[in-house]
Amino acid sequence: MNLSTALLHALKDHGARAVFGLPGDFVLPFFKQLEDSAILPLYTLSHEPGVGFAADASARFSHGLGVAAVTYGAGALNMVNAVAASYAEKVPMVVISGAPGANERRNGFLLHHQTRSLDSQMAMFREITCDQVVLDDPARAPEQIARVLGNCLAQSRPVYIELPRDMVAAPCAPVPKLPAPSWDPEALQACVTELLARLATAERPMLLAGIEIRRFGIEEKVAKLARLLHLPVTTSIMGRGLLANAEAPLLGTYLGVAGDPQITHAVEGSDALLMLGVIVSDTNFGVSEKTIDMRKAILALDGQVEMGHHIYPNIPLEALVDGLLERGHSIACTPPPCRRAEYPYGLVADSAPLAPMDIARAVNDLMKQRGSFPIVSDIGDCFFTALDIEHTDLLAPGYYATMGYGVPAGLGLQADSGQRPIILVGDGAFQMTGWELGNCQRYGWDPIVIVFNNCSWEMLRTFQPESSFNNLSDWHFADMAKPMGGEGYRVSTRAELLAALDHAVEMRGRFQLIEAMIPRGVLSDTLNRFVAGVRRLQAGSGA
Ligand SMILES: Cc1ncc(Cc2c([C@H](C)O)sc(CCOP(=O)(O)OP(=O)(O)O)c2C)c(N)n1
Ligand SMILES: [Mg+2]
Repeated sequence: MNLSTALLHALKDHGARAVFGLPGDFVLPFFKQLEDSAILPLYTLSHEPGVGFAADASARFSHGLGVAAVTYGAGALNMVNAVAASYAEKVPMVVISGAPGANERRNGFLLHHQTRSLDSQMAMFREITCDQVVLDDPARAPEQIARVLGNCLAQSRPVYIELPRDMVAAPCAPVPKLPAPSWDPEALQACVTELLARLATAERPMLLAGIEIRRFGIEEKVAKLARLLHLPVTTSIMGRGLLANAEAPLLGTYLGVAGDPQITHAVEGSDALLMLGVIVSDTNFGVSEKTIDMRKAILALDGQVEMGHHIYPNIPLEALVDGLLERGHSIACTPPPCRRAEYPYGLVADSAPLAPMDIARAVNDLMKQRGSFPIVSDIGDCFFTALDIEHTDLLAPGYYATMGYGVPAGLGLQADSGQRPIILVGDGAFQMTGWELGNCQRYGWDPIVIVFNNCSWEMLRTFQPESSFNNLSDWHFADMAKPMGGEGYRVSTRAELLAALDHAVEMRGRFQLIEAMIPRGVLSDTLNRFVAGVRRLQAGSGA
């Protein structure tokens, strides 16, 4: 066994199912080991941001490890934004960067791809990863790799592995798998006692589910806990799609002023809001009608539990949920009167021009007829439209909110899981990474892509309507599908959209690109409510 194969076996043992990458001379020897060993499948894409987004999506969807392998300098630094997004949204991604060998570091030349110093890249990745290592000593590599991969999973954050090219074939022992971090059972019991007491004395307890319950693979346990405690459940915006396949008393997604008023009032009026794995961010809470009283809330996030003025450190989320399941039967909370959110159905096949809500209706109708598809959304009005799609798996950078995510993430999902996604993406975001669709033909991927083409950076126009730089030209994306190995449809009416979707679903083996022409200024209902709510809150606060 050598250092590369020891690393690849360890990645597989820790839950990786594929490597996404783009090679360069500093990492070519490692790519050769990857290809020759076939321990993990390798998928290459055309630009490193796409490599990072694909690795991120594979980790999110299968709640395993995502792996991105790139060259030093130009490659790795090209991927910084994608890794930063994974860090912000708690995605366990492993970045493997090739690097100069020991002799090159000593020869006195400035090396190609080098920026300020040969250690600058490590310094930059230290800011967006939870652990880092340079594998320059095969004797220490097994315990270093075990530590870094263990931290990646335990903290559900990206890690950085720098692999000098003269080390890839060095003999190396296998990598051990470290035990999961331990915790103090007494502290856990004290935390569970106080938490259950708060729920038992509350009149309006509520459970808000966040993304950590997907990252740590405990959706079923959380659904069981909600049933056991008779707690109504909502998800945060980032947690949209959680519990989609679990049996839970799910009311819908909490969207503050932009969402269902019943859900908003139930969450904001709760006197014991149990937030499991919820990132307290502006996108999750920035549009709250009423500020949530965090002294009455219970927040379990990042391996600790806060309630009132108490903090219980080192309480892993799964340990907390297990503890509550063990003792939770004593609570019989009576859920507030709340109905499940409704979703739009029944698109009429007429010649009316298209609006984003028509796309939500069409996809909901499709899923009613043919079963659910995983939805991958970029950032733009397509993301707000995704919130009106029936509760299904949804991958989107709802908090970090980077554009360019949709298409490569959809490819990463299909590569990792084999499932065919529906990808929602605006024209602006498609201009960034939509071209990765050209890689589908090599791997047989066949996502259904719906481009919301309003020839505009429309979200920005809602905040600053007077700026003409938000006007984009019409790129005719559908015409480019065939030369790239796919099928393109340009649709402007509801009837055309339905016909294109019906045809696209039948076509397998090639990507299907539906270019939905949407008049400028026509927004989804949710984005309209979001913008109106933000304006109302700003007017109220005098911002
Ligand atoms: C990588 C990147 N660059 C810039 C932005 C800022 C930004 C938005 C957010 C506010 O940060 S929304 C938006 C316009 C999106 O245009 P398009 O994809 O066509 O979607 P739509 O027309 O539905 O808006 C931009 C440029 C971003 N989120 N991510
Ligand atoms: Mg647009």
